[in-house]
Order: sequence, then structure tokens, then C-alpha cells
Amino acid sequence: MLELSNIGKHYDVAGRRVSALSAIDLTLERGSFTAIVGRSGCGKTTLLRIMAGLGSPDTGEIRHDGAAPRIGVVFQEARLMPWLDVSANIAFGLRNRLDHRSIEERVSAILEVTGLAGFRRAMPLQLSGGMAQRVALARALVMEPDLLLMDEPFAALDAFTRRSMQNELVSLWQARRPTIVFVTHDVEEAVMLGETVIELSAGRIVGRKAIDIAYPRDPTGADEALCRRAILARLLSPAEPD
Ligand SMILES: Nc1ncnc2c1ncn2[C@@H]1O[C@H](COP(=O)(O)OP(=O)(O)OP(=O)(O)O)[C@@H](O)[C@H]1O
Repeated sequence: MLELSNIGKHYDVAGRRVSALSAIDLTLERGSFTAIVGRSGCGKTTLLRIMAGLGSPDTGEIRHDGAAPRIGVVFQEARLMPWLDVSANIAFGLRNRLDHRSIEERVSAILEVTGLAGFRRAMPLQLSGGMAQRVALARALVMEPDLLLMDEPFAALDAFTRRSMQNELVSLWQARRPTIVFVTHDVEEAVMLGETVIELSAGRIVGRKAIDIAYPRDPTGADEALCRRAILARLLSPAEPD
């Protein structure tokens, strides 16, 4: 669906040239789930922003097959509009695109799928962090994106909520099959979610690992532990880029 070739990006910070991404080659198959993992500052957000069209690369090219994909983005913070209730937050992007009745139908369906049906009239300030993030996910999904870009969306959640959101995301993906790119600094999370894990270090891809483990995955499982170990070994002592 999307092919990035030789993507490079630098920033000028106080007269110093900071390289954020170098020679990134990445192909996203339609319907795939890709996790990108790396330590803070390795360029994950910069890469996601370029995929989303929110930033442009200095070098390289992005190609897509057929029509430009509809892109949805979920950030680390829910970024809800505090003066609108849950259902109006989710419906916001559909205004002026669909008639009232179609919007109602789509929003109701998404509220069910994301377990928010009982919260449609709640205001954002009344929601827990996990619930707010669920609304942010619903708001992206209601637009029926071909490509869902997620930038550490569960990083601020407690471990229990994070685990259930991970499982729900996998179920949603299996049911609807959007193409997902999920950025995280948490190797365990990357192995729980991705069909493929892309290892990013200092702006370069230093490894790509196919995770051949059936969903739902088990963080205490032996295969999962082996995958984590292999990824961590690469990230802690980056070898030559692949
Ligand atoms: N707008 C900007 N101006 C200047 N430098 C930037 C800007 N955005 C990012 N950088 C620099 O580019 C590099 C990559 O940053 P990026 O935010 O993409 O990393 P990250 O892996 O997403 O980090 P984190 O996990 O902490 O969000 C870092 O050195 C960062 O300081």
C-alpha cells in the first residue's frame, strides 16, 4: 500500500545539524500490522509524521498503490475536545461529509466496537485515561482509514489498561483489517502487536523481525521472550544497518 524509499530528514537545532532519519526503506503491505520500536529520540515520531503527510522528508520518496490512502492518526494523548461529549468527539470529522442519520449509524457502530456504548454522553473530563484513549481510537476508526498511524498511544496508561487495549486493538485489526503502523519504545508491546517489528536506532533501521506467533500473544510466553531478546540485543548494540 505504501512504499518509502531512502527517506532522510534532518533538523537544524541551534546551528547544529541533527540527523533524525537516514536511508529509511520500508514497504507496508495492505492490511499489515507493523510495529516500530526504538529508544527515545531515535526518529519514530518523525517517521510517522512523514507517513502521515504532516512533515516532508529531505530525501527519498513515498509511493502508494492506487488512490492516496485515507490516513487516521492516534497520538499519545487523546486530544479530545473537552466541550463535546464522547459521541460528538467521535462524529466531529464526519460533519459536512455525511448526513445526520449516516453519522449516527457510523458512530453507534464504532461505540459498540470500542466498548464505549455506555459512555456516549460522557464528557472527556469524566473519562479515565484508558477510556479517553479508546475515544481517540474510535474517532480515528470512524473515518474508516486505510492506514492507521499510532504514536505510542498506550504509553501513558497503567499496565492493566495497556494490556487490555493491546488485545482490543488486535481484535479490531483482525475484524476490520486496516493497515496499522504502531510506534512504541516498549519492546514487549512491539512483540505483542506487530506482525513485523522494525527496529529503529539513531534514525536508521537496524533490524526487521517477522513475529511468527499467533494472536492473542502472551507476554510471558517463551517464543515472545525469544523475540524480545533478539530485538533488544540489536537495539542495545546496533549492528550495521540491514
Ligand atoms: N521539530 C524539531 N526540531 C528540532 N529537532 C527535532 C524536532 N523534532 C525532532 N527533533 C529531533 O530529531 C530526533 C528524532 O526525534 P523524534 O521525536 O522523531 O524521536 P522519537 O523516537 O519519536 O522520540 P520519543 O520517543 O522521545 O518521542 C531527536 O534528536 C529530536 O531531538
